[in-house]
Amino acid sequence: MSARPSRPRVLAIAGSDPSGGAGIQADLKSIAAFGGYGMAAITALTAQNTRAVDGVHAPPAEFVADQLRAVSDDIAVDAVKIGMLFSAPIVEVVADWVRRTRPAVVVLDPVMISTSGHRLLDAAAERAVLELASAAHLITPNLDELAALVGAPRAASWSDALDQGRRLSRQTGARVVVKGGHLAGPSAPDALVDGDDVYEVPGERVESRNTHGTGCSLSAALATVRADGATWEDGLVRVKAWLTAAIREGERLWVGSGNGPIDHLHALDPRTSADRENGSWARSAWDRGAAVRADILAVAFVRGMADGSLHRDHWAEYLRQDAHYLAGYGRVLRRLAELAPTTDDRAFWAASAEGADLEVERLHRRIVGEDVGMPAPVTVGYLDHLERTAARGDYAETVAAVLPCFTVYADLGRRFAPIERAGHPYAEWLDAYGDPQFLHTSVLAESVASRVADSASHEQRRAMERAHDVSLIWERDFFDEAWRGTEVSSAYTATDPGHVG
Ligand SMILES: Nc1ncnc2c1ncn2[C@@H]1O[C@H](COP(=O)(O)OP(=O)(O)O)[C@@H](O)[C@H]1O
Ligand SMILES: Cc1ncc(COP(=O)(O)OP(=O)(O)O)c(N)n1
Repeated sequence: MSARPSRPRVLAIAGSDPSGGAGIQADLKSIAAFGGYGMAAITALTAQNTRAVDGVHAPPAEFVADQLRAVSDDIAVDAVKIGMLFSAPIVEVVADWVRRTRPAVVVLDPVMISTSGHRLLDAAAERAVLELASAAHLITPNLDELAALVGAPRAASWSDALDQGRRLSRQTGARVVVKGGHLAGPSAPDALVDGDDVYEVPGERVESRNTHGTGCSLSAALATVRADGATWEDGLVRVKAWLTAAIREGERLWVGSGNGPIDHLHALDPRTSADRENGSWARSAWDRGAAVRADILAVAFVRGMADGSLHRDHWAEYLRQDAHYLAGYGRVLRRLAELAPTTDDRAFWAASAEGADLEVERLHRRIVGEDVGMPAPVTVGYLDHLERTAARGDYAETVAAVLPCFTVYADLGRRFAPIERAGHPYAEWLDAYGDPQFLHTSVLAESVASRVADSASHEQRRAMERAHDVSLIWERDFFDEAWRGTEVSSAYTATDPGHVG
């Protein structure tokens, strides 16, 4: 038997939603989606569906205490997610249990009012929830809950919401996820706030009514990934990507006529799992990333590069950011050369590092010059993920982290191959992506990753998956940043992008 359990044991303390979209039911599905073993102590029964909450029936607070005791007397709990608590006496027994058992991970979703307007927490219990918040490691209020907890009106802008998040974090000593789900506009960012520090994770708003239970699902998934070893930052990046895809896939469930649920298990398509059994590690990592890869192909920057409509300012900003990125990426590849256990692998990573340097010299510097400005937050975030992974010194995990940069670019190169080059403003770049030597190198990198995974422990394989999937998400955001993060100087004139200053 191994020295550690194969899955984090995660206890959800929350209310029941019989329609399966929110509450305990959403928590258990989210915990399972991230590979956890889910448990549930039920604080209240609701009668609700996708349209409304019709009623709430709560057990005596002592019976909630009995459920908690039954679990913790017998089972080691690696993480706790707390959701709907309904009344002050229930908040108190939960707070008392948390203080006595001190779970390593406590995530509090301070559920107060359902989207449909029904109270899920007595107004009198809000004060008790604020006290419980000080015993949590992470709090995940929506904008209304955040305002109630800091005693202010609902934030009118994202920056106001971040200020309230800082206040709540300082007040409780816990980290706070400020959620942009209730903001207006095309984006739905989230941010992890720790005292005065803010780590923002950008996100696009999915136009969908399938948002019932998003808050429950986010908090349960975060508790699970954290118990599984992710940092809060990486965990939020992973969970947010999953949640966005789950909202998008929710419509295909055809559940209810109101605000439908998300598809928690969208990544568990049985056909792809069967394929995974037979495939290599790199192949299954590629399959697992299907939703993020679809996002990459839809990013305006990538579409504009393919059809030539990309404004040169976006492209120049991309090159500047890529110059920063490749410098850091080269350092991580050199670190891999040091970590590699065989001469062949050492030579492979050293040559790849040289390739990254050459790419900067050959194409980037010639066009954008020496002054590449400041790295954008996405560039910093992506490199931070790679460098922190490399710093842990695990060869397998670091190989997995660098892989998406190879595979995503090679995939774009193959997709760009049929595009007519004559008169295309980005012809040289389409060729660079599709360089046969680079495509070959990408296949070699995949085979190194699969070989390393074959002899990795179960734990290492999980770490490889995490490292790979987080990098893939950063790949998408990197393209997106070049599009969103640039002010264009004039109307589109992509006739001669070879002379961008
Ligand atoms: N339409 C949407 N598109 C993308 N993400 C969303 C959308 N609505 C909510 N989210 C995300 O779902 C999570 C829950 O957010 P929110 O709706 O603000 O909380 P709650 O469900 O607690 O009211 C956050 O990560 C938020 O960014
Ligand atoms: C039993 C139960 N718990 C919590 C909620 C609220 O879910 P949440 O994800 O915060 O948001 P909405 O589903 O209200 O959008 C609930 N409805 N039921």
